Amino acid sequence: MSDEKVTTDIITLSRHVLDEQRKHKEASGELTLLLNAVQLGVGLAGASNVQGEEQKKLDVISNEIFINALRSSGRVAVMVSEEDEQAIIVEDGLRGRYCVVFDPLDGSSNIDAGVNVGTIFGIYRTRPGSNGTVEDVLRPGKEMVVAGYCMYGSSANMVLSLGNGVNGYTLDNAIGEFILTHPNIRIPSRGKIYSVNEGNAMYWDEACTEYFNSLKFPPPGKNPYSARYIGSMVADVHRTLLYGGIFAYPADKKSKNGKLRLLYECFPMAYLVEQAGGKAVNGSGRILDIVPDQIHARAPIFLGSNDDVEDWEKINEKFAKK
Ligand SMILES: O=P(O)(O)OC[C@H]1O[C@](O)(COP(=O)(O)O)[C@@H](O)[C@@H]1O
Ligand SMILES: [Mg+2]
Ligand SMILES: [Mg+2]
Repeated sequence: MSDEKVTTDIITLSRHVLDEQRKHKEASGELTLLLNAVQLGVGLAGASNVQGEEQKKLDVISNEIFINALRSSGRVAVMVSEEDEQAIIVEDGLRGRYCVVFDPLDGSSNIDAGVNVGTIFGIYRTRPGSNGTVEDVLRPGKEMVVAGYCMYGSSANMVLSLGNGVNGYTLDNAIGEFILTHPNIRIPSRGKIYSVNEGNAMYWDEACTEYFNSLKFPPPGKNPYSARYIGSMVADVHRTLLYGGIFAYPADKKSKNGKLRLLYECFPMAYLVEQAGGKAVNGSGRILDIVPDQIHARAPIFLGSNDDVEDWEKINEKFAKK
């Protein structure tokens, strides 16, 4: 008879969010219900992704699944999706007081190769007195109340912050629930990995070129960083959160504002990285302080371990002064 203790006290995502809600006497429980809808949405999107029918349409399928899950929760007023040109204002009768911005399928260029893809989301409360308009999401990312992503691969991993640290959950297919597997994720203050599409190096400015060269050709006595680039932001950021280092999609001569979208890619990831003790900037300041001028606005982004991002900022400031 082995004396190994069997833990029966698994913490599901629903229970963990409820525990979090109990800490806030003023909480109405609406956010908990909304997060259940998000969980349903990513669970279904993940399932359709695994089936892999008609690969290319997966963005559309995930988008429809997520919109339906959010709308039917009765907790959402406004949705912004990468896949929809306009913001979606939920009709009366189903309208709630939260706004969800999301990228239903991130890493779409990797779908056919079966490489990890994911869903990225952020949640705002409507402004006081607002019945839900697009202005409720054209706000700094720091005003979000929830940020998260779900990564679909060999397992489905959800990483979530309610503004009080970052936790990771893994989908247990047997019970169809996300289980708390990575409590209180803290990003190392410095890493050994850089993640950027070097295929764009010829378009980079001097600061970018000098910074990434400083990682590849360090002074004597220092080891070069390793390069890792999956090409799915959700997967590259997930690794950066766990192992440390820096992920970047800089602006360059070809893409003046970089490639990644502020509302539903940069903001949620910056929120998570900061909550995990890291840093996220665009070259002139904190990503989460930016006020988007339109829902599909793009922004350059450098995020990850605090010391690594600060190293880049120092070099960038040096060239900015020239
Ligand atoms: O191929 P590139 O230019 O390096 O771009 C890769 C980036 O583009 C994206 O695929 C854009 O996201 P979508 O797949 O949601 O459009 C990111 O996930 C990724 O970081
Ligand atoms: Mg994306
Ligand atoms: Mg996408």
